[in-house]
Amino acid sequence: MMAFSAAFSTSYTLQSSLVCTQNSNPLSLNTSLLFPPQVGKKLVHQPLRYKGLSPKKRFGEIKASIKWEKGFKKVEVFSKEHLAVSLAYDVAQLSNKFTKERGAFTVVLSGGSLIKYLRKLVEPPYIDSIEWSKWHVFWVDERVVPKDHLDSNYKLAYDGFLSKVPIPAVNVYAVDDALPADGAADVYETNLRRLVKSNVISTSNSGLPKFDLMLLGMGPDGHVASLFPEHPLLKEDQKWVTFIKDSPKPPPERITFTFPVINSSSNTAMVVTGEGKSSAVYSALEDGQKTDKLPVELVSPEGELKWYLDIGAASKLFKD
Ligand SMILES: O=C(O)[C@H](O)[C@@H](O)[C@H](O)[C@H](O)COP(=O)(O)O
Repeated sequence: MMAFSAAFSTSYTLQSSLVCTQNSNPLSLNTSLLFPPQVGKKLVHQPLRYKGLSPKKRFGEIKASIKWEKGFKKVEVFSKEHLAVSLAYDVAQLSNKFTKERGAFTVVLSGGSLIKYLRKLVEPPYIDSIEWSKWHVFWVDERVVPKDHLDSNYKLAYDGFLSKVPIPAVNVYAVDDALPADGAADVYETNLRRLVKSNVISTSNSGLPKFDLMLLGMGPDGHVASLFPEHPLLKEDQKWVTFIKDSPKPPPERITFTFPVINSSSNTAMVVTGEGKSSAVYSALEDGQKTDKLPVELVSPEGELKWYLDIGAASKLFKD
């Protein structure tokens, strides 16, 4: 079934080719030799599951805009290296826009593999050009463990990203690890309310926190944040931040943003890699139904949503 049509470009996009030429990473250079930049050239207009575009052909980058009932869903498919390059470029653009417009840039991090895809941000040109002092960093979910525990999303982000960029420590809003799950969730929500009031975080029309950028990962079961398939928390619409004590993915105790907050964001990046997630990606993009069997289908932000996929995660979107 072809549920929607898409405009493809098998060439580099303008943004990636610009970043690649600035980048001294040897892998980027090799790949750009294999796939020379043909900036902005649209080669074909075909449905997403287009026979000629098998992931086995190892395109450097395949870009697709998928037509969706309510407009366009942006999906880009990359090699893992180019995913990091493109994500860094987009994050830097947004940082620039929001720091200029509102003097602050509010960014929400997830746990999992997302952090390693931020790795290009800690290198030139971004390390020196981003206004790090304007960043405010939050977590969409956190495990109820000490901050120095291997399971801590704070530790993951600190070791892989935050320790390498000059974001002021007061702008890094870690979950309180001295409190039990319910208390930590309440305190985090109270802090969000304070920051909304003081306008550090923008407000949506319905009075919810409107983060400038929400960086989400997705599990193979389609979970996002700590919102798992068929869990009652998927329907939570009063609290901004809540807790779970029976997470099917260990550790069992976590705190998490709720969908109303996730969906109020100005910009959302779904960063999803690995073939193990291809079925969930396929269902989320193909049928457009919203069920609590696949929480990612409930990600439906007021602002922009863009999917960053690697070839494995996108593999079911292609016809062999
Ligand atoms: O705390 C968590 O467990 C994460 O925030 C979680 O929601 C994560 O983003 C996904 O499980 C994807 O993780 P991977 O990218 O590592 O598969």
